[in-house]
This record gives sequence, structure tokens and C-alpha cells, in this order.
Amino acid sequence: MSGGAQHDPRALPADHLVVTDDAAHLTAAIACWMSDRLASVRGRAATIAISGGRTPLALYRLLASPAWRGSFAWNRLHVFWCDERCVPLAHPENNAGAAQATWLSRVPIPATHLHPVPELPAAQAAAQYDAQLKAHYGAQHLDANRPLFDVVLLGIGADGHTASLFPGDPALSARTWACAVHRPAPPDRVTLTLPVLASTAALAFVVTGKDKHEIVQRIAAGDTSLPAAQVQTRGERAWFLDRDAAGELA
Ligand SMILES: O=C1O[C@H](COP(=O)(O)O)[C@@H](O)[C@H](O)[C@H]1O
Repeated sequence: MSGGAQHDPRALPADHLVVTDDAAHLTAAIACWMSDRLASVRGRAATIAISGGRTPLALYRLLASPAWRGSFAWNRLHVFWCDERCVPLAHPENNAGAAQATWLSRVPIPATHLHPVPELPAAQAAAQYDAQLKAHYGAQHLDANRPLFDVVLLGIGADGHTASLFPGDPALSARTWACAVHRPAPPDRVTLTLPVLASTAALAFVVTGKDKHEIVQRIAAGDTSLPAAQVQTRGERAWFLDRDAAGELA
């Protein structure tokens, strides 16, 4: 994102921006955007990397609803996770567990198409996840400048973190595909790194709530110190915001 003279401090760096006053419309807009991008993939399975936390849960529930579950070719989709908290799958903070409970266990997606971060201590989990990704794509794929993912869905924390990339954390400069993250307070985490998150045909940030408004404003103003502002994809960049998070942003 540029902080140059032409930069409008009320504008997010977006090819596609949706702001709604209504939570249900926002969720439906994300589902439509995402399904369009995944359905346009031809001749191979589509891949998505999804996030955890509370924000995407409404989307996951919608995708499992009778209205939506029939609209996807689930056997043509592979699901990866942008990050994970190192707690057991059944723990309420486990990102894969939450997505499976609300969405993926409720749709006919083959179990072999789910690629959660292994339930292991962070360093081992990151090494295994890194190896799994490279086995799926081929280790040279990232260097070949072809996007790894068709869609990446990211959230943003009120501190500007995205996936499990936190301000000032060494993981921001990691060049492995996945990386362990040790936080001052447990649990440890595993995250995809910046080059991997950026390697996507389409990337969406989904941000809701008043507590996120300040961080959204800082990103719009060009604050590149924030991890969420450092995901520099060459693909399409979309933002989905509720009015509380967006405020007066253009
Ligand atoms: O810790 C995390 O936080 C972000 C944002 O979560 P939210 O609850 O504020 O929506 C999330 O995107 C990430 O996957 C998660 O591990």
C-alpha cells in the first residue's frame, strides 16, 4: 500500500469493497464472492485457506445451511488453514475444530480434502504443516509465481494481526511456508507466512465490530507496520466490512 501524495486516507487498498449495515447481507456477500471465485476454477480442484476466530463463523454456518450446501462442488475443494492455535481439535479456540463443527462436518467434502494444522507442539506442527503443503503443491510451486490458493480468507485482530502474524513478531520475516509462533500468553500458534498468504488468486479481509474500526482506519491511512497491511498479493484484494468496522471509509 502506498502512502504517496495521491493516497486517500479514507480508502482501503481494494479491488472489491463491501460495507453493509446488516450482518446477514455481509455474510451472503462473502459467500457469493467466494463461491464465484472457487467455481471459476477449471480442470483441477480449487483450494481455499481459511481463518479462525469469531468473525468467519457466520459465514461457515451459512455455507452449511440448506440454501448453500447444494451450491458447491465440495469434492472439488481442498481446505487449508491460515493459522492455528495449538490446542486440541475439540477446544473452543481451535480454528480447524470451529470450522469443522460449524461448516465442514455438515457438507459432503471428502475428509482427505481437509488439511488442518497437525495437533502437535508448535515447532513440530509447523514443520509438518510446511511439509504437507509442499507435498500437496510441490516445493517449487511458490517460486514458480503461480498462486498456491484460489481464495484466502483473512480476519484482523484489533492489534492489526492477521492469521497468527502479530506486530513485531519474527514470524513476519519467516520464509518457510508455515511457521511456529510463540506468544507471551499461551497457546502457541502456527501460521502461514506472508509470502504464502500472498500467493493467492483472490484474498479477502473480513472485519466486523467497533473494536476493529481504529485498525481499519490505520490500514486505510497507509500504516504498513501492521501485519494485515503487509500481505501484498498480486491477486484480487477484497474487503468485507460491517458499518461498525468501516465507519466513514470510502
Ligand atoms: O487469533 C486469531 O485472530 C484473527 C481475528 O479473529 P477474530 O476473532 O477477531 O475474528 C483470526 O483471523 C485468526 O485466524 C485467529 O487465529
